[in-house]
Amino acid sequence: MSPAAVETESASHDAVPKQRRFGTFDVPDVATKRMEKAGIDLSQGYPEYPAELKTFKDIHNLQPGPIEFSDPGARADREKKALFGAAKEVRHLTYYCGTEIVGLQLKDLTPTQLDELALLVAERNVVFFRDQDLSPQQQRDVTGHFGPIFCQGPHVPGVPEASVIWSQFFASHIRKPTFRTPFQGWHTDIVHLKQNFGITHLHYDTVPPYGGDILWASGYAAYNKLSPSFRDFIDGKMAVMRSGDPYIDENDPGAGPKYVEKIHPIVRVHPATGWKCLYVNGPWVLRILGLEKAESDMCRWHWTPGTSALWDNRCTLHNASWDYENRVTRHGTRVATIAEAPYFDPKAKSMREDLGLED
Ligand SMILES: O=C(O)CCC(=O)C(=O)O
Ligand SMILES: [Fe+2]
Repeated sequence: MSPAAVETESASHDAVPKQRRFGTFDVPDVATKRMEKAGIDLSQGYPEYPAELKTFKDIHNLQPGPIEFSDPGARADREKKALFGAAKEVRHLTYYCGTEIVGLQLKDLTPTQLDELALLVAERNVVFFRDQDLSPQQQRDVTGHFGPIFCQGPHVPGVPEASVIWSQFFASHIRKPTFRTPFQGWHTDIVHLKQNFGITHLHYDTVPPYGGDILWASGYAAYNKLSPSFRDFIDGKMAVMRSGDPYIDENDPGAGPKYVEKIHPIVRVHPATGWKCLYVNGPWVLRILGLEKAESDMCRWHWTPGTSALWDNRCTLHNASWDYENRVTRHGTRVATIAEAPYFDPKAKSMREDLGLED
């Protein structure tokens, strides 16, 4: 692109994005329209963080017993005929990671197609759908097919299952005065519960014209990058995993917010694919062994308004690029589901063993 073209383009979108004020909140125009169309009352703005903190207070006790979960991908047709047959196009982004489905609206998928989508997300780590007409309620309903919903942080008014992902709002209302998104760096969402996230569905309604991409990396491929002796060494090993944020413990509120720790296997097996994957997290591990050299195991996604990404936190790491530095508006909603407690199975295969690929 010539410098002149860059000038013109940046001049148009560096303009202050249109937004409307609700209480102390300036909600971007596109998001406002999406919410109004969905009958959501924004007159009070988004629920403030201190109120949300209360929902965190019992984080230690949040899962006192097992949460029922059976992976919809495990019962799906391996060939995914219902889903692929209805799609206009199925485009893989890289060899291992990332697939775009063209020509389908998530809100119209049948239970059979959603089962197949769960398997596809498990296999490909992340699946994208552009141009979605999707209210927060529809996002909740579609995603609820994949498992019990767990919401954290500020949410859409009247839709407590849908978190608001909007770093400008976080910056002005949560961590003043400056705030770099907590989503930078390679991570999986939430490692401090007994049963952590499975499929997570992020939908952006308002995005910068450039910048603000998210990268995803395959935990299956990262595992395969390790030498066979190192794989043997880490198979079955456990690690203490620490929460990214401190939380208030309702059993000991006077102690103030504390980091929450859980012990999980560092290699886990995905119940739908049966494949082993590396299960590591940013706050606990500083870098992913082998990841520097593993470009083919990563995919990068540039958002357009109305795009949904569904990724599987069990077998995927992701990293939100901060290159837009909150200078342009980026606003979305996210619905996350809980999956099984991480487990290791010594009899399980790696993806490459199962598919007969070379090391
Ligand atoms: O897009 C972002 O800034 C956040 C992405 C992320 O890490 C998440 O939603 O878990
Ligand atoms: Fe994340």
